[in-house]
Amino acid sequence: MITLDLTLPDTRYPIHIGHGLLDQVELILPHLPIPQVAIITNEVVAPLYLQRLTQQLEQHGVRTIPVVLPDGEEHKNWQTLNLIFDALLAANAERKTTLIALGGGVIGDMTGFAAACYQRGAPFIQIPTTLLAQVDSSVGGKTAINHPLGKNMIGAFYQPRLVLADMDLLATLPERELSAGIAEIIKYGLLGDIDFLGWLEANMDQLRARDPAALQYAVRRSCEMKAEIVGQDEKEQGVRALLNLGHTFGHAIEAGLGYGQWLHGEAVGAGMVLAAAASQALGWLTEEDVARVQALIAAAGLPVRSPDFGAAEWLRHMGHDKKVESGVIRFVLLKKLGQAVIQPGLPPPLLESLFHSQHIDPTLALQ
Ligand SMILES: NC(=O)c1ccc[n+]([C@@H]2O[C@H](COP(=O)([O-])OP(=O)(O)OC[C@H]3O[C@@H](n4cnc5c(N)ncnc54)[C@H](O)[C@@H]3O)[C@@H](O)[C@H]2O)c1
Ligand SMILES: O=C(O)C(=O)C[C@@H](O)[C@H](O)[C@H](O)COP(=O)(O)O
Ligand SMILES: [Zn+2]
Repeated sequence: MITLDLTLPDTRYPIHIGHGLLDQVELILPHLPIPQVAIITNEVVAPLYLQRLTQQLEQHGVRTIPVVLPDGEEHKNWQTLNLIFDALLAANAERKTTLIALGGGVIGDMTGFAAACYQRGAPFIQIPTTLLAQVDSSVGGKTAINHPLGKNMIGAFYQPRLVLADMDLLATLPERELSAGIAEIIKYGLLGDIDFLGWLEANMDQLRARDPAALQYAVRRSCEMKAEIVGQDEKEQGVRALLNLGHTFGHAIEAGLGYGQWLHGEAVGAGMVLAAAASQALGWLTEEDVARVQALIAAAGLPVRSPDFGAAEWLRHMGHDKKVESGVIRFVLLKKLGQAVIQPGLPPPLLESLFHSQHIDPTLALQ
């Protein structure tokens, strides 16, 4: 097991990465203020892993409240969040009852938000079960639900007390979800580590074949980078915004197509191609650089061309980005491969040509 540490001004917590961790309940017990937890999960993950976790906790005298939610991004909303509160109240959960997120990023984001709100703040633990959640969403304390008009628009910064990433749980993950997780891993290489980008190019086949050593290195390097960035800027006042590479475009794709049509990682993958193309238009990247980005994203099994919304619709969706300041969209672009920067605003003709370029798929036009 590898343990990383995320240190913030008000708290610090361990990120354990390894094999067989779901059965090591002794890693969880010291983080529970009272022997009472609510395990928030969904209809897909519950049959796979809920009983194993519940049994072990109960064997150690911990009372467990299971909360099984509907599965999918389309359920990351107020209605589902309320199901968590309904279940907590019905079971008399207390302020010191720990909420454990057992699932992917959707469960993690909703559980964290519920924990931030329940009795004005209950303890919370992340047990990420997707690659995406292990490399990104379980770390750093961004929690949220979606609004039909914009992704993750309602939420809070609220940190977990522990992240337990058991890589064995990835064995049951569908291939499409594995690729979605690789999108966020590629993001780290592009935004800040050119050597890691090279490693990803050399090891993509092993990653997709779930080679344990390759997966463990990718999860570890991603969490190291995320912990370092979040440690410098918990509330996204500066450098943390770089973790949004590909997301201004990607979130527009998710909301524009309807949540759940494209996976978050798929939208981020295509969004990173658009970010690279915009960087080329500014003279920062070469055509070869953009081709390299596109090839790596394609090699991960991700879409490289975005849907055709037309420039006006793109701008409407991107206008709900959380990085917008005084009406100006702040894009995360690439000064060079391995170095992301914030670019406040882009000339309308540049955006217009981007949204009519080869990086848009006209067969994915909305009716
Ligand atoms: N908070 C953050 O910093 C952050 C970072 C990145 C993404 N996100 C959010 O995370 C979400 C995407 O997360 P995701 O990709 O994990 O999607 P997800 O949570 O929807 O999980 C993907 C699918 O895999 C299933 N699943 C989960 N674990 C499984 C397992 N071990 N075996 C088999 N199936 C399993 C889920 O039930 C679901 O159907 C988005 O809502 C995104 O906005 C948040
Ligand atoms: O942790 C961050 O900061 C990120 O931006 C990570 C992203 O991968 C993640 O999708 C995040 O939820 C997007 O942030 P948002 O503030 O645009 O919702
Ligand atoms: Zn993301």
